[in-house]
Amino acid sequence: MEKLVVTTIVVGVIAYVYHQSALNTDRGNTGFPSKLKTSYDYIIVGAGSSGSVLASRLTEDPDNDVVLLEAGGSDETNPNIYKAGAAPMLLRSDEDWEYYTVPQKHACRAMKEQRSFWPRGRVLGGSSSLNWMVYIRGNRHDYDSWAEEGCDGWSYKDVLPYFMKSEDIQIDEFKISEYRGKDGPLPVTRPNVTPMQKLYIDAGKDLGFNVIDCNGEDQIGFCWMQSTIKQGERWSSYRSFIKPHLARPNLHVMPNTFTTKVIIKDKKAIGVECIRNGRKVRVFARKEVILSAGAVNSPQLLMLSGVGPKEHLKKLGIPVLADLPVGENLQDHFMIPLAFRINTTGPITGDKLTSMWTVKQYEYFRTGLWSATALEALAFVYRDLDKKKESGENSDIQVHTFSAHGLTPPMREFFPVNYMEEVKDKMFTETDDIETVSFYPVIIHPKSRGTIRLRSTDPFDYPDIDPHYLEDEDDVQLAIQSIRFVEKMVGTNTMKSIGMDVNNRFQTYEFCSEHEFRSDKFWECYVRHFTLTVYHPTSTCRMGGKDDPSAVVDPQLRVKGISGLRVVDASVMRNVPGGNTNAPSIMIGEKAADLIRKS
Ligand SMILES: Cc1cc2nc3c(=O)[nH]c(=O)nc-3n(C[C@H](O)[C@H](O)[C@H](O)COP(=O)(O)OP(=O)(O)OC[C@H]3O[C@@H](n4cnc5c(N)ncnc54)[C@H](O)[C@@H]3O)c2cc1C
Repeated sequence: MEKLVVTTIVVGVIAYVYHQSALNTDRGNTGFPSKLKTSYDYIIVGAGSSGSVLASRLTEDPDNDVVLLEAGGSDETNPNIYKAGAAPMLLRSDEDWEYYTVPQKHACRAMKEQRSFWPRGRVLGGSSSLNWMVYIRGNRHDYDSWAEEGCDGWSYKDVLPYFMKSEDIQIDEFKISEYRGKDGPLPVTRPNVTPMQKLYIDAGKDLGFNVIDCNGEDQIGFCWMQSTIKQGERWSSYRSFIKPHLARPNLHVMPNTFTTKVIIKDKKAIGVECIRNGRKVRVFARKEVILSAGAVNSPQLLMLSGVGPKEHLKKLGIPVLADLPVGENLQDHFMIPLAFRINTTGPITGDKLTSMWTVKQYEYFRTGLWSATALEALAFVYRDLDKKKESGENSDIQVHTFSAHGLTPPMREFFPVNYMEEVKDKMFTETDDIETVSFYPVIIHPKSRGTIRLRSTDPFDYPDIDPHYLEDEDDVQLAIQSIRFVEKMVGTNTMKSIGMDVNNRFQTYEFCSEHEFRSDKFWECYVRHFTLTVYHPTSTCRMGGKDDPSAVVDPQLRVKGISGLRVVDASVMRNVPGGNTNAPSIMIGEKAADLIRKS
């Protein structure tokens, strides 16, 4: 007996030491230069998904001298940034800009003042330090249509090498795929934390769909989740691309530096003004100023600097240097939450998350429920639900599956969605003995278009964000169709075997009880109440050809009419791609670095 105890302890210690050495304890040097120089070759504003990649790639060339200015602080202050399963706890943290849209006329009726809550990362890594780490590139047809609409050099064939360049694919079966990259700094893995994951995939098979790599040859079908998580930790763009290179003498990373304006002289960007340590400073660019401040702040900065729609700028008294449709064409994915009761104990619960075993499992081994989010599988389908696979067409609907029992009272404040208190009172009433999972169908090519507008000339004043959710009737019809697809999933033998039933009524359905349950009218009402952002705003500094009146930047990402100024982030996307937007933002950073180095 004594021998057994000793052996167990020895094995335990060896296992612990082995796992600790395998963990990513080296998170890089956090020493940043204390002083800004007067000038650099390139000034990049925003250390988010795109800006981090761009700064990293540009400084591979020792002749390029780059400063990366970031309004937010270190990504090491808040431990929830690295802890993959803690992603929801970052919303409304100090690292979140915490935006709200203006009241929505046609949507968000379950939300206070009909405003949608828009978190964005304000920290090194930007939104890639706050996001849910889903790695999806979008459909090949998205990029082909960008090229067809005048964005030369942005077809799928053109952008695929840049997706691959970033990637360090860690999923064995994809390592030989011609679509996946092996030598990049960004790890992509397949997380699996609950037994539910396999059931979603089985439901897809029941419906006759293929199980595929959603970042591979074809997107239509069901796939296991792919994430920028390694050994239970988040790999933001900053962590992957910048941290290993902080010692480069030609790279200055400047957190807590808030850019207020681009300095433009004789139609040429020559530098930026920013606030650092409470003081206003000016930094000059010998070659270019590059805005990577994201789809909300890049247009804001351009407009503050005199680049934007003439009438809007005039109204605010800002001298117009270039009359461009900055802040127009705002696109965002929206999704509909659909919860279902099940009769197994598979999903994540509050009790499981806080149990000593789960906590220690993560602490020692970076495994278990905290090692990933509850997003475990995805489906991409057509609006015509009977179509299984057809070449030459883009997907219409993406379904995220979420394996968490999220409707108990303790979860009430866990996902800040700006719901009205009376909505929360109805929602968070489930008891622990009833388990739930959720499906979130996403409309991935919405037709409604919104705007970002300045509220004032004060750079600290948040801009007005108006996504115009559900303004286009087709978005509503497609959302209803996406719910019909979820009903089909729920009706599969696999889902029925765990007790799912489309006819189960949730408390939130009472908000639309004037309509016949599950009728089109009922779902339309539900969609207009529970319109959730997927946090994917894009296209507010839209890319396009020379004569395209909707374009702010050309296909080299240069701001039209102003030299020495580019935009490199999600705001340049011609249209929002059919999938999550972090991987495409990283791809944009990769491609921009090549465009700049070759110019
Ligand atoms: C909560 C959440 C969950 C998400 N989940 C996913 C997901 O699972 N998968 C996925 O693919 N996508 C997801 N996304 C979306 C994805 O993360 C973004 O599309 C992507 O990060 C955008 O990259 P970006 O470079 O355009 O902007 P960002 O990454 O937001 O970077 C902009 C940077 O600029 C800085 N900045 C802004 N203004 C200034 C200024 N004036 N001065 C200095 N710095 C400034 C910001 O602080 C920020 O660091 C999510 C986003 C959020 C917010």
